[in-house]
Amino acid sequence: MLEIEDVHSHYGLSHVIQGISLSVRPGEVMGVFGRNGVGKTTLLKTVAGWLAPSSGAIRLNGCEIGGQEPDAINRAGVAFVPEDRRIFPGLSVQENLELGMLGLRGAKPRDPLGPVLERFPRLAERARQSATTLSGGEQQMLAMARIMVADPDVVLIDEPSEGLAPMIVAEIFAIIRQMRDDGKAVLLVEQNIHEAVSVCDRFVAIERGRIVLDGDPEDAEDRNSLIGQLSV
Ligand SMILES: Nc1ncnc2c1ncn2[C@@H]1O[C@H](COP(=O)(O)OP(=O)(O)OP(=O)(O)O)[C@@H](O)[C@H]1O
Repeated sequence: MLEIEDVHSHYGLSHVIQGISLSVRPGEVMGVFGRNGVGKTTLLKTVAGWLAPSSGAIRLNGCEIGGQEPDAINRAGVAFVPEDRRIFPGLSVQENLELGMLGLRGAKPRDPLGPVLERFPRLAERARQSATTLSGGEQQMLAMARIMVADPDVVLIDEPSEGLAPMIVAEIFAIIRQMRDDGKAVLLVEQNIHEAVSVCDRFVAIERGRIVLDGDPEDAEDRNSLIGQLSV
């Protein structure tokens, strides 16, 4: 369970996250929506430890993780798939997946990549191929598969559908559903709200660093408020 309580974050003097509180339970996808520049990525970076919160609490299963180094947060069980995917050029698909082992907690399993390669046959077929020769959709898949190697409790995903064709977007959202069904707590930032809302169990809309709507995707009124919020 991830709990974010009254978190504030700054870039220098710029007060970007202005008191956000939300929680994500295991087996739940929480969507974070909002127009460009409202602080969605900054919120994920703050949880992942790429940016220290100026105040507030971030707890994972009751333990405070706010302000820790990214590696420590990753090893505690919080994985981040950033918008630019961070695929390492010059490394093969398999070598990129092996980097996911850095997030392992406890003893290394005998075959850490086995379950992931089984779940992502398209990556298994291309294991020896240089990762930068993959299509955009396959690279997004690789970025998501890589964090699954360490079996995290919480997954933070930033704009996974960006720049991808509709068919591959459907596959990417299917992977997110699978993560949810595996019991992960998923915090998903997306611009593509019409697609993303269908994968979310709950959502929030952010405006200037604050939550302005906390909604249920099944509720037509909440969905309409979200669309209204984003078109203002
Ligand atoms: N490294 C940085 N240094 C200073 N300001 C930054 C930095 N990164 C982002 N910002 C600013 O912080 C604000 C929030 O940016 P953020 O990337 O979190 O927005 P976002 O909601 O994710 O938008 P987008 O959908 O465009 O990515 C913006 O005004 C942005 O210009």
